[in-house]
Amino acid sequence: MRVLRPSEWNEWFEALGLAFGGGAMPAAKRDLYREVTHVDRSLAVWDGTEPVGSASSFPFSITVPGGGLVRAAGVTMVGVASTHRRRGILTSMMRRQLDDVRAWGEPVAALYASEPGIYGRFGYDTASHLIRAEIDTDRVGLTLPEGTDAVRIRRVRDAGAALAAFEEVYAAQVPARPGMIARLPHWDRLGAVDPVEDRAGASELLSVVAERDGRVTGCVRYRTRADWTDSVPQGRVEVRDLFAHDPASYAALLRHLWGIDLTSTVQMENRPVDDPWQLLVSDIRRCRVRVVDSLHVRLVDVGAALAARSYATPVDVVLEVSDPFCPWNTGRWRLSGDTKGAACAPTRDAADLSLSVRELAAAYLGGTRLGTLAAAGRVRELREGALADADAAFTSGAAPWGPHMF
Ligand SMILES: CC(=O)SCCNC(=O)CCNC(=O)[C@H](O)C(C)(C)COP(=O)(O)OP(=O)(O)OC[C@H]1O[C@@H](n2cnc3c(N)ncnc32)[C@H](O)[C@@H]1OP(=O)(O)O
Repeated sequence: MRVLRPSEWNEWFEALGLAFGGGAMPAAKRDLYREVTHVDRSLAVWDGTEPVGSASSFPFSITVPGGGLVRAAGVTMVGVASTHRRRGILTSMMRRQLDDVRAWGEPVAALYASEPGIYGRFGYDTASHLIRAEIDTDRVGLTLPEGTDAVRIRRVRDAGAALAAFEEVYAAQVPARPGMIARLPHWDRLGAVDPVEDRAGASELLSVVAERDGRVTGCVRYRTRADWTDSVPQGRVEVRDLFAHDPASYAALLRHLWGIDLTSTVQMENRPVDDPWQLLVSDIRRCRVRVVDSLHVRLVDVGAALAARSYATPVDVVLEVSDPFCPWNTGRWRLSGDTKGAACAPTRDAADLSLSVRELAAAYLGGTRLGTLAAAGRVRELREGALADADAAFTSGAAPWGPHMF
């Protein structure tokens, strides 16, 4: 195992594609992946001249509760050749990667898992969830808030103008929810890349903005997919991204999606669990909402990670943390914080709560409550009242969400 060399990227990426069981990636997308790859943060495992293992990470910054950013390694491109599995190659890459991330001073690692069962053994846990929905728009109505009619809806045809409008809205949303990722160069284009091979018969990706008083106040990117089974028009609107600055702009975009002729379904693939449309619909059951794990987080440096976020209520607790895979985190940590910020340092004081680094990861962005983890037997209260205090402090106003896939 060693750090990848730029000249090896092609065969490394091809082996990764095979590990994922996929066919060739469209050239436009592949070129962008090459541009965003940090070769110096990429690991390659070789058997002779054959690449058999890969792992990489992006130097992201992720929003934490309170609206600040924490430096986080966005772990990605993990694969082991089918001929070389279950021999410890992934384990050796995770060992090296977490040691590197620690040396780079990034307190957190985060990833989207192909399968949620893989990464717990390395100290990751689910830190945010997403919802998917298949909304029967023939039957499900919307109640629109005041001001919706004042919002203008406009399709932006020019790709450059659409991207600029979208990115302006996106950037303003980054502090709004834990789990959001500040854009790195090229990632804007990766979100909008739209090769014909990926459409599977659907339309191109359409960009529509909401505007009020000449200012862009929201945007949505979606495709439409026609369906004329039995001559009945029952097409589908496939929503990729939807952001808005205010309720009226948000509702105006929803009304647009609901009202597209010859369609009867709006499909949402990745929305926050507290997405407000759920409170505007006439029949939530016909929206077929499903909850799925989303961002998995690992606290690489417990002290720095916990100090990087703020806390909803004042908290002063000693955490007894176990971390077999990254033993430098094992021990007692005093966490003191409130809405303005926090400090977290090793201590010899008696512990108030006992938990592993995985429970801290699950609670880190406010997506899972410490009280729920305690009810599952995963957090132990050692001082009466400490659990209630920490449970309240770790919550987040808005649910964490990861619309920026990587
Ligand atoms: C962030 C991302 O990129 S997610 C993408 C992950 N990649 C993929 O899903 C591509 C397809 N799969 C693969 O390439 C490989 O099977 C990998 C990367 C998941 C695992 O690689 P391996 O080298 O076989 O893993 P390794 O031998 O180190 O296994 C370590 C442990 O994880 C377990 N494990 C491995 N894969 C899985 C899995 N998919 N689900 C559950 N457990 C798993 C092993 O059984 C082993 O357990 P043990 O320690 O109790 O014996």
